[in-house]
Amino acid sequence: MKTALTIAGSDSSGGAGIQADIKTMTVNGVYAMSALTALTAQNTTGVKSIMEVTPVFLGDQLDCVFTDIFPDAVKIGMVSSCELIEMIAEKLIEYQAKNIVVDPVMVATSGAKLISDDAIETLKKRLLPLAAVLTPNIPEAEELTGMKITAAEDMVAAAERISTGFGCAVLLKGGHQINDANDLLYENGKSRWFLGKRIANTNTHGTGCTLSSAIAANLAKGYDLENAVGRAKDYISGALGAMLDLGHGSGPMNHAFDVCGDFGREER
Ligand SMILES: Nc1ncnc2c1ncn2[C@@H]1O[C@H](COP(=O)(O)OP(=O)(O)OP(=O)(O)O)[C@@H](O)[C@H]1O
Ligand SMILES: Cc1ncc(COP(=O)(O)O)c(N)n1
Repeated sequence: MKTALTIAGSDSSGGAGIQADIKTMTVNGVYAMSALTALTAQNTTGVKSIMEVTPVFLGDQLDCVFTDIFPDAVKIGMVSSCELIEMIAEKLIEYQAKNIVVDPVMVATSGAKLISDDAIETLKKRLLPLAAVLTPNIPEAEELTGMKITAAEDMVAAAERISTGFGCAVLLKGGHQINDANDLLYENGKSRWFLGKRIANTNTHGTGCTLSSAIAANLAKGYDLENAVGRAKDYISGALGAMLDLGHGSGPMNHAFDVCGDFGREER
């Protein structure tokens, strides 16, 4: 069985972070492992508090995983401090990790800041250059480029700038657009759109975590990046379209929407 590792924070309400990642990887047919960067006390309405793990403890988790069950892909989500980012970069290089998907999580859907300002700089310097693909949303791409993104042409220009600047492919997510949910993949100087109809569902807690984990699962299974993204886009659209409605705020998606479908079955 193929394996994937998520390096991310825990979401007590189960909609985002490690919990979303493990559900996604499992449903997409890979064995999921986790290294926690932080515990968050949060629900669908907001983040109450955050407790970071120590860099040494994060390093221990990564040693335990990499020396025993080597992951076929690695997804990185919420990492809030410079020290934790440094530790992750060090270990990914030491173990020559492959198929690294970086979701540069900065602000939760509920508005809570999930990374410190100085950590954004460390993320750019140490982690982004290790990524096979980076999956920013529009505000994150604006932060990474200093550009304002208001139209499809801006998305292409921003993705090109990020890809050239950090030497990785970029999937610029369009969930924050007004009319549609079109994502742009920029890889080796070429762009390709993955078109999505906007689903009238305000329960979007964890969409970014889910999409990046599905991409990691597909890369672990051996799909090339375009196919990994295409399958992940179908998966997120299905999970969102299942219209689960839990909690008092922006609720989670239904990861089990496809239990009778084919996202993971053929590889199990
Ligand atoms: N209402 C929607 N209808 C259809 N697809 C959507 C919708 N909202 C988001 N998506 C899709 O979900 C994926 C995640 O995109 P989004 O831009 O929301 O990321 P994000 O902001 O990082 O997510 P998060 O909510 O976890 O912060 C993308 O494929 C995007 O197109
Ligand atoms: C632990 C953790 N990781 C990531 C997110 C971002 O997800 P979202 O933007 O959907 O709230 C989150 N809220 N919590």
